[in-house]
Amino acid sequence: MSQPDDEVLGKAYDHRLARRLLTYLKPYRGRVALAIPLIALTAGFELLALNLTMAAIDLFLLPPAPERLGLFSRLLAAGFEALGGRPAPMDGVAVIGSLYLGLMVVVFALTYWQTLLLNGTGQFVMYDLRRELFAKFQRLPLSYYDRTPIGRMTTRLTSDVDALNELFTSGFVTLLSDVVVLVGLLTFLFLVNWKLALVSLVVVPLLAAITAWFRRHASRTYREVRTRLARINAFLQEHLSGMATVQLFNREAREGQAFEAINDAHRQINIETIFYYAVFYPAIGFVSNLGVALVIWYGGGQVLTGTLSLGALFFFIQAMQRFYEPIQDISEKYNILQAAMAAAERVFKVLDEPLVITSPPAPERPAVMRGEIEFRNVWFAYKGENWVLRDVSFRVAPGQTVALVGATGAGKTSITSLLMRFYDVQRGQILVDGVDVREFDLTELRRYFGVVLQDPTLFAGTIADNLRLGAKDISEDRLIAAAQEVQADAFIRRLPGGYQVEVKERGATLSVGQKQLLALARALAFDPRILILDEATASIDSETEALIQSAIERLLVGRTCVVIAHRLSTVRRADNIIVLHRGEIREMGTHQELVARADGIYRRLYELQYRESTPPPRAASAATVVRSPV
Ligand SMILES: Nc1ncnc2c1ncn2[C@@H]1O[C@H](COP(=O)(O)OP(=O)(O)OP(=O)(O)O)[C@@H](O)[C@H]1O
Repeated sequence: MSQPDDEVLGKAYDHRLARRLLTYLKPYRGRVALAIPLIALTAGFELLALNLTMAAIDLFLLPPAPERLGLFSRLLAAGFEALGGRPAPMDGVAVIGSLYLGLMVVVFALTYWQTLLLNGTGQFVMYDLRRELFAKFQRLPLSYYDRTPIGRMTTRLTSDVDALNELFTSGFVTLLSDVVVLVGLLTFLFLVNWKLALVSLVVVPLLAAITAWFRRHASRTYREVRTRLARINAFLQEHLSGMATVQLFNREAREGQAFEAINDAHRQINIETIFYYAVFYPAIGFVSNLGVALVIWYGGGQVLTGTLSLGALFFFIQAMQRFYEPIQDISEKYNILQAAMAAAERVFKVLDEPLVITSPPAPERPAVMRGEIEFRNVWFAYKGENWVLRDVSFRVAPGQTVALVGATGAGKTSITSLLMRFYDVQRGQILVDGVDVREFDLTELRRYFGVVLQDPTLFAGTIADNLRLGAKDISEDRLIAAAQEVQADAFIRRLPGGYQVEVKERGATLSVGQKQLLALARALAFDPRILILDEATASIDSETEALIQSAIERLLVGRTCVVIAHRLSTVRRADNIIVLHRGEIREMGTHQELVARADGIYRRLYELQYRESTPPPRAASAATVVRSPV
């Protein structure tokens, strides 16, 4: 969910951020170095075209006294003389018309080239940024995921990167060419007639005032639009993914009203934005035309008294119109700049996020992979001193099965997460084959584990892809053998397309039991030393239940196994049962040992529930057992 604070816009220009952004252009500096002169050249040629129209009037249509000819017209006239004399007016306008056309063809080619170069660069930079961001996301610890909504991460990768692209392409190009045009025009205007140039600039303070007014309001509403849009996105994300709950609890009308409110807020702010735009553009147009009117009045007078050529007046009028374009542009680009800076700030924040779970510089490696686990006085909290595990110690010998039993929130899942080093312990040590998990190379450590969760994650792709998860060394035969071993093969073959059928929408078309079977087959195909199993608590039909049961049994052979147990059969078979209560180990031993304790927690649990649910235990009732407070 995107948070409103996500959308806070700061400065339109931040030197520190801009410098860091520039480093992304470094690999493409050749392209940018080529594009910049192209942009300047294009703007220069456009100015030249204005001069050509002036020369056409002054040299051929209505020539003024020779001393009133502008610099460019004089240069052009000298050019004609050198080539054998000034042509007749009819030919002259044809020549200038052709020159004009030629110039425009060049402008076309230059614009095409510069667009390819810069927009292409923008795409390269976007690609690099996304790659870097995704790589970072893949390395960030799970604690980051606990506190960051998925929607916000997606925004970093999509719209934030887009905002930066816009800065690199349209923002940068327009800004550069606008600056060249403004400076060029001003120079020409003053060269042609400084008095008229001053008159035409009279309206500039007015323009500046209008622009400042617009910028102030537009950037406020722009920010507000983004915030409210973020609210819509967050609302939609939450409600579309939770539609089943909305429908089940008949909340459609209420949610409809809630959506109406945020949708309306979004509409209102957009209408306010439209108001500012509706005032700004005509106002700028009006004031620039006021400038043109001044030029016509003052310049026209100068033409009549013979102090200004008609060509020069025409040049001024055209220049006026071109002059205000950059001013309009710059106020518009201000938003792009501001949004890009804010996006850069957020993207860099992710990239600078410390990686708290990393491999040590010189990792240790156990001599042999046996699959021994040891927790030594482990204390762990997700946050501060909110202990989720307190002084937990136990040992699992290679090949043994340990069952974790305890009420919901007792800390069972936390134990398995720590084992795979998704989090680091605050005190104590976790050892795998005698080596502290923090001393392992992370890849090596995680290679030890196979995990079967209650609701296994399936990715887009075929069933085979999902079993293999990209591991090329798992052959087709091994894959099928694994599926056969856990008896998933039969149901896979019944699917239209078998192993090649596409898993859609994260496996929504498969039942929970089928997904479990797939997860078991996947675990077996990877042949891990240590298996972590979170038994399903959802109701599964008894046939699938039996299949899963026997699959698990096969999977346990020759492996160390940590089971978050919900079934009596699993608990009974375990070599060791750990009874957790509020993060502490209260009892430990085999089923026989624990039921023998007269007032033990496990015994109470067993007498209350487990016994009733045998044999065979229904997953749902077993779940209720373990999840009720002990
Ligand atoms: N990612 C997390 N961030 C903060 N607190 C967490 C997180 N995961 C679990 N907790 C808290 O840690 C405690 C132990 O949770 P854990 O998931 O280990 O329990 P559990 O025994 O596996 O429960 P269940 O049987 O319901 O899965 C709970 O109080 C829970 O609220």
